[in-house]
Amino acid sequence: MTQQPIQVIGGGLAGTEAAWQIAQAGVPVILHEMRPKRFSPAHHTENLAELVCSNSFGAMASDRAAGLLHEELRQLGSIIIAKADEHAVPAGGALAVDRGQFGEDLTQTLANHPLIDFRRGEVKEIPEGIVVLASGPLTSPDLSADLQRFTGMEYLNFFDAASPIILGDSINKDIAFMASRYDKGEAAYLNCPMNKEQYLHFWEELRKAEQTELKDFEKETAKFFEACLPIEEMARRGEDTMRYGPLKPVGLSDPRTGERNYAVIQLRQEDKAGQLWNMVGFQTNLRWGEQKRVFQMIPGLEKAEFVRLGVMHRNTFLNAPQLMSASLQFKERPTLLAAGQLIGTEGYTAASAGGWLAGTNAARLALGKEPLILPVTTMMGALFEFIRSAAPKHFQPMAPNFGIVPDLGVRIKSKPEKYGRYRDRSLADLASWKAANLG
Ligand SMILES: Cc1cc2nc3c(=O)[nH]c(=O)nc-3n(C[C@H](O)[C@H](O)[C@H](O)COP(=O)(O)OP(=O)(O)OC[C@H]3O[C@@H](n4cnc5c(N)ncnc54)[C@H](O)[C@@H]3O)c2cc1C
Repeated sequence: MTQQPIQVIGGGLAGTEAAWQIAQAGVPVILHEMRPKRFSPAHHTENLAELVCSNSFGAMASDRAAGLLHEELRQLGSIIIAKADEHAVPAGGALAVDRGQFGEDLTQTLANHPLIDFRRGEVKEIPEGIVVLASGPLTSPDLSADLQRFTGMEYLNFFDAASPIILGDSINKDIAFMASRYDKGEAAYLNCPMNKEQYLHFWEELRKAEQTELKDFEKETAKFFEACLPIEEMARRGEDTMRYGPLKPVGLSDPRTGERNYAVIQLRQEDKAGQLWNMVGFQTNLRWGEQKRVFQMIPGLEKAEFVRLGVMHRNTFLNAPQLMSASLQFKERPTLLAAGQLIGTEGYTAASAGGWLAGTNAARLALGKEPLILPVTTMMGALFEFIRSAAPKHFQPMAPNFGIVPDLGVRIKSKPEKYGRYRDRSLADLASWKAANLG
């Protein structure tokens, strides 16, 4: 029997994972990616699975929410996590990657798979057949309009921002020192220290700095994603807000004095060669000239050369709990599945997890098998169960908050010693679920 290929729309984190899972199940798949013919406002390369902002997938340890999800994805054969492991760069306890190598490797690997037909081009309408929608929070306008027609629903939205990247050679290493907070893992971060006077001056200038104007329709709905606030918005919330956020000095002592500084800005390595450094937590919507002016006030960054400046975007997503089931199929059309941030699962790891489930289920439909739902005790299961049942209550203002850290994750994260048993149970449940469902 010749099998109609499944179509995956969007080669981001979710679509790349979905296409891989479909092909690995022995089913042909067409992967559509509009780049480089058309770029979203946040993407810059032609690569599959481009990381638009930070190069980190979050904490690595499996007693942390993100780390447990990584481990589950590893056990399920996720291509995204396998390649993240392969291209990891030092990040003091976090799973961070060399984004260039990571994206290039995934692009090559998928393009070389005999069952993946990789097509560069925009899809403007939802196709017939078995389809996985994975076009992300910045879905192209035509496809967005078609989705709106199909669902009969307005999109939900929030703002998300990306932080600048700096050339390593332009950072003054007589001032910036290498260390990881609480000496966790290797000394992986460059730390720019500030005394009180420098901090207050920086705080004043940041609040005064000019921002890029939001469009009128955006002003009305300007909600930020609380886990990724622009640095200037944080500065506006109070004198010390940044010192309890990205500029916190705890767990770091300045080798020149042996003392803790008043505030510290951290830079995380971006590439294996250590030539590029990302300003951790410095997502921003300041005008580009203003970013250079204000960020060069940071000790050690006086001569910083910026290879990428920060940007802010309006992210949109569908109201998944109303439209879909926990197998990630649309209730109105079970051959249509969706994953990633298009349905509100914010964050690289969560988007990949959705891609795994949607891809696996799309392949099962093609093979005449029942779609799967994950056990709720696993992090992945908690994530989708949360969307399906608990979400309506939490969904409206800030859907993505639950995507990254569902309830189970919050508990594990806050008290690993007490809730470590959830991790053990999660992994044990996943193993028996795998044996029962995936053979
Ligand atoms: C500005 C910004 C900053 C962010 N910062 C972070 C961060 O620091 N850490 C984090 O974990 N998450 C961050 N996120 C969220 C993260 O980007 C997403 O969770 C993740 O990338 C979502 O994966 P995805 O596959 O759903 O979408 P994407 O990665 O966006 O992939 C969607 C793909 O679909 C393609 N596409 C869109 N429309 C079409 C079409 N019609 N036809 C064909 N192809 C199409 C796009 O080109 C893109 O490649 C950020 C998002 C934004 C916008």
